[in-house]
Amino acid sequence: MSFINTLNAAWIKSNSLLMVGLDPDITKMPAELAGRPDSIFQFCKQIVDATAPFVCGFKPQIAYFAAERAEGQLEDLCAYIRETYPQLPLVLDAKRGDIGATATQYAKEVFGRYNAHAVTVSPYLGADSVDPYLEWEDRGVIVLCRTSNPGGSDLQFLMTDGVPLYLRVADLVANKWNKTGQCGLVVGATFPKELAAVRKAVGNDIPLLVPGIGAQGGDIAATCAAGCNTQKTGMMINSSRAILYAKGPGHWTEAAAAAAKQTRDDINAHR
Ligand SMILES: O=C(O)c1cc(=O)[nH]c(=O)n1[C@@H]1O[C@H](COP(=O)(O)O)[C@@H](O)[C@H]1O
Repeated sequence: MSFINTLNAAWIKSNSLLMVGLDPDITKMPAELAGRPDSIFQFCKQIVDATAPFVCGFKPQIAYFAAERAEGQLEDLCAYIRETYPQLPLVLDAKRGDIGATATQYAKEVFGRYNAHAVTVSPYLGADSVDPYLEWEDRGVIVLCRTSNPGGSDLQFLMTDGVPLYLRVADLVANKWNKTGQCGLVVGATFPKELAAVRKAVGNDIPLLVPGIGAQGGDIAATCAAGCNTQKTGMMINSSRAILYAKGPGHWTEAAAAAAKQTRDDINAHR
């Protein structure tokens, strides 16, 4: 099934817009996993199993694996998620952007090697840098639009003939690049006004990956009001650190599950 069909079904079936981000920081991982050769895989797998009932998908961040020479563990994790939770979209956060010949290799990596449903990419190099991903016709391509970090304003807020650059990106993706119907946009929860502007510009059907709640302080009520479509879905609202390293009285997997459930419920209360 295509990325968009998988995502639409997951929103309904899970009754959740929460995406759990898998950003395994080895300095923050539980002591009980220390010294295991597969500690990164084990940590993420246990988070996945604990939070799966409360999410519409998972988003591993490739840098946390590559920095530890743990791409093999990322491969195992992606295979585990695809096999065990085939109904949940797997978005690989890689934020790639390069000329077409190199992008072809990146696309093979993310969709072939890791078998992700979707990938995050930068729009900076333009249409021909995104085309190789679109050759994988059933896979999603989620383009950075208004990122959650303050420095995103340096370029994304630049006015181009009276239109801010991030809205140009939204328009390009929705109306030109989306040849497969599998494209999405990244808009940070820390910018609800811009999130509303993007939703208005692209209409109902383009899914938005919305990081920035939790550790980055984005407001859930404002995010839901700004980014939902008319079906009260339309967003993968990502939280990573606030769930992975949640504190609680029981085992760390219970704390993560409780944080995921609470976040899902907060989102549902506001959409
Ligand atoms: O593409 C992303 O996922 C992304 C885009 C963006 O604008 N801001 C952003 O924080 N992210 C990612 O979303 C995750 C946010 O993590 P937390 O701040 O811990 O919830 C990290 O993996 C970031 O790399």
